[in-house]
Parts: sequence; C-alpha cells; structure tokens
Amino acid sequence: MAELLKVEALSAGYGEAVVLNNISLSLDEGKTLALLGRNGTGKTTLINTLAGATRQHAGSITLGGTLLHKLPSHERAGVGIGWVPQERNIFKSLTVDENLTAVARAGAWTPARVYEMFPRLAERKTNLGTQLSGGEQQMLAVGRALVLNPKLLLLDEPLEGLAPIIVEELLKAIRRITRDEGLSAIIVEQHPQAILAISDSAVVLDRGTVVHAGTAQELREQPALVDRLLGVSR
Ligand SMILES: Nc1ncnc2c1ncn2[C@@H]1O[C@H](COP(=O)(O)OP(=O)(O)OP(=O)(O)O)[C@@H](O)[C@H]1O
Repeated sequence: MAELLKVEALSAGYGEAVVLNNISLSLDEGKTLALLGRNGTGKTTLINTLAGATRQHAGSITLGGTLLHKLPSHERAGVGIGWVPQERNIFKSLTVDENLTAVARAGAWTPARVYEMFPRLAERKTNLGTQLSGGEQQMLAVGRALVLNPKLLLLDEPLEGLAPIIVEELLKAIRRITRDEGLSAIIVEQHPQAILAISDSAVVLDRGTVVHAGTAQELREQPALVDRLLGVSR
C-alpha cells in the first residue's frame, strides 16, 4: 500500500514556544488514524501543523511526495489537505449552499453528494451559517472539507459537544467517507472507542511527543491500555 503521509522528527508550536517534539508517524493511502491523548497534549497542535497553521521548528511533513513545510495554510488545500478545525470555521454569513459552492473543487465529492450524505443540510440549503445548530455546523464543516476533494481529511474532535443522535449521524458519515469511500483521515477524539472502531491505526500523544503507536485493533482489544495511556483511572 502506498504511503500518503510521512511526518519525520517534527517539532512545532506557537511563535518561539515548542509544543510538539520529535513527532514521527506515517499513514498509508485509504487508511484512518486515530490521534488520541489527554487534554493539552498537542493533538490540535499536530493537526494545525499539518494544515499549516502553526510554526514548524524542525522536521518534515510529506504528503503524496510533496514537502509541505514551505506551503502556507491556504495553499495546502491545493495539495490535498482537507482540514476541519475544532472551531469548525464555516462562513457564518453565507448560506449552506454558498459555503459548499464557494470552495468546491473538481472531483468525486460534489455539493450534491454532501447533501445526499447529510439530508439535514439539504433541508437547510438556503439557511445562513448563523442559523444552524452545532451539529449542522459540524456537518457543513465536514462537507466543506469534502468538496475540496482532499487526499487527506483532518478531523479535530468532530463529535465534541454534540447530542448523541447527531454523534451517531456523524459517526455513520465518517465511517462511510473513510471505510466505504476510502478517503484517508486523521481523527482527533475524546471518545477513543468510537473512533478506534473505525480506525486502522492509532497514535497517542503525551506532552507533545508520541508515547504509543500501533494498530487500532490492539487498543480496541485492550481498553485498560487505552485508559493507562490516556491517564484515566477506573
Ligand atoms: N495558540 C496558542 N498559543 C500558544 N500555546 C498554545 C496555543 N494553542 C495551544 N497552545 C498550547 O499547546 C499545548 C497543546 O495544546 P493542544 O490544543 O494542541 O492540545 P490538545 O491535545 O489538542 O488538547 P485538547 O484536547 O484540550 O484540545 C497546550 O499546552 C496549550 O496551552
């Protein structure tokens, strides 16, 4: 299987502050990686660094053979990064449809396919971003990343703060995007088992470094190991 993403000896942070130290990981095409860790361990910083929104101090990131570190954030969509940030970042003053058509690029994922996957969004095509619930905003944020037709989808806590019924809908959609459609993804999540269920591999961060890397299956089968790695006491 071809390697899509390779991160080598990456250090990054904000200004002079270094948050990530010596991170290395890789992801093959069509695979999903669960990025786990306690609060404040650097998961969002790693996603933001892949998306070009932090300061990279050392190391390299290669996506499909292209070195990313010289590319600013707005050019990374063009080489295949589809980023759904924690704060969702939809255009709140545009309608749902305008949000999708404003960024759509040629490829298999069209606004029509996004509406087919998220019927709630189809019903709200002409509503402004400000008129959407949190769950609908998250669906729109995922849809916006999809219509970029990325090589790699970055999802930063896509289920956070959402009602259980919406969590179920989003999990179903994420499973379809990754498992059925084969889009490569990195997913940060606080609910590890929900994401491990649809991931191939897992990386656990602590204090800005990788403390565990392996298959998702081994963590699915060893909840006690997950608890230990995430510092959960039962
Ligand atoms: N904009 C910023 N400027 C300076 N430091 C930051 C900034 N954002 C995050 N940090 C610091 O970077 C470290 C890692 O934070 P990060 O948000 O990446 O962790 P996280 O694992 O995603 O946590 P959470 O699950 O709470 O989102 C923390 O110590 C945090 O204080």
